[in-house]
Amino acid sequence: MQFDKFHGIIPAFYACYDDEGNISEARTKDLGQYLYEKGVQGVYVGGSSGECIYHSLDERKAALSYAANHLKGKMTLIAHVGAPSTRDSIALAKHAAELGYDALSAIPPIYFKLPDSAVLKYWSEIIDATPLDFIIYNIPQTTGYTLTTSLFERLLKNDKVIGVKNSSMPTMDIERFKKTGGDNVIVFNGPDEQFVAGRIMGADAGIGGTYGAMPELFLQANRFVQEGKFQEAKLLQSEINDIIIALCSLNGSMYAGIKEVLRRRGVNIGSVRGPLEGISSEDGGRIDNIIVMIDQAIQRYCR
Ligand SMILES: CC(=O)N[C@@H]([C@@H](O)[C@H](O)[C@H](O)CO)[C@@H](O)CC(=O)C(=O)O
Repeated sequence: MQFDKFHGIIPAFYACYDDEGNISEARTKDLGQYLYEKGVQGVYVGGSSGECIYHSLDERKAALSYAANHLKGKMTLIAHVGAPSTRDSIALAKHAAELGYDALSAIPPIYFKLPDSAVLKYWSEIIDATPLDFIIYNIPQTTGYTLTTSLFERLLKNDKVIGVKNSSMPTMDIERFKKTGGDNVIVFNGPDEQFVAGRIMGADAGIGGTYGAMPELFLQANRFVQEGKFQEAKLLQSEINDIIIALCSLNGSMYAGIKEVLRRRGVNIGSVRGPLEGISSEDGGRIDNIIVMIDQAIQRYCR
């Protein structure tokens, strides 16, 4: 495993729709190019921010294909392949392997509350389906399942398991997973609101849903941590949090707000798919303000 290619800032890639709400290759290319020019290390395709939960299997395959068509060779590509059934997850895993993705990742099974034995079998069958490395996705607030350090330890016995993307809120979870896995395991920070804290507690890198709205700020926060400039990192994180809170306070969903920010930056990737709500007319002025907040933070910290 090349550890380095999984370091740095890895935006969770957004679902890119045309004006009719279909997955769009042209708009995937535009978002990919935008993130590439910003200098991110990779993208995490088809996860929560990719609205995977609202896509058919064919749409998910298309989203993985379009991102690979335009970004393969330019940055690290991680495919999220978690789906309601093991069969669909394996189909997505094989598709991602054929496309040349660098690693797979999957949430645990959703909807039914299943025992650890079923979760272990589910992840193991995905891992066995391809030669690719695998990153466990722990996101208890949406899946209802919490990864324990003992199941993590069992999964790590498989050499293809290279780490965990931890989106649970306690930074202590990051510290525990890092302690369990050691230096040969990559822990990704999930909650963007505590990126700096997660990095300090042991996260090697970050995968996040708001990075795409302000890649400059996360790249800079990561640099501050690498350079040991913790005071600057803390102040920047605080400004990032003001922006995330503002995005989460819109009438529309956070993703709709982020997509509007991107549209005003010249990257039109459509809106969101229902039941996620699009932005309202009142949100327009709030988004003007969010853009000012992002630009001011860039001025203050990235010069
Ligand atoms: C619960 C949740 O959605 N967490 C997000 C965060 O990036 C989150 O959007 C951010 O911290 C704002 O709350 C990510 O961990 C999800 C993510 O990376 C993904 O799109 O798969």
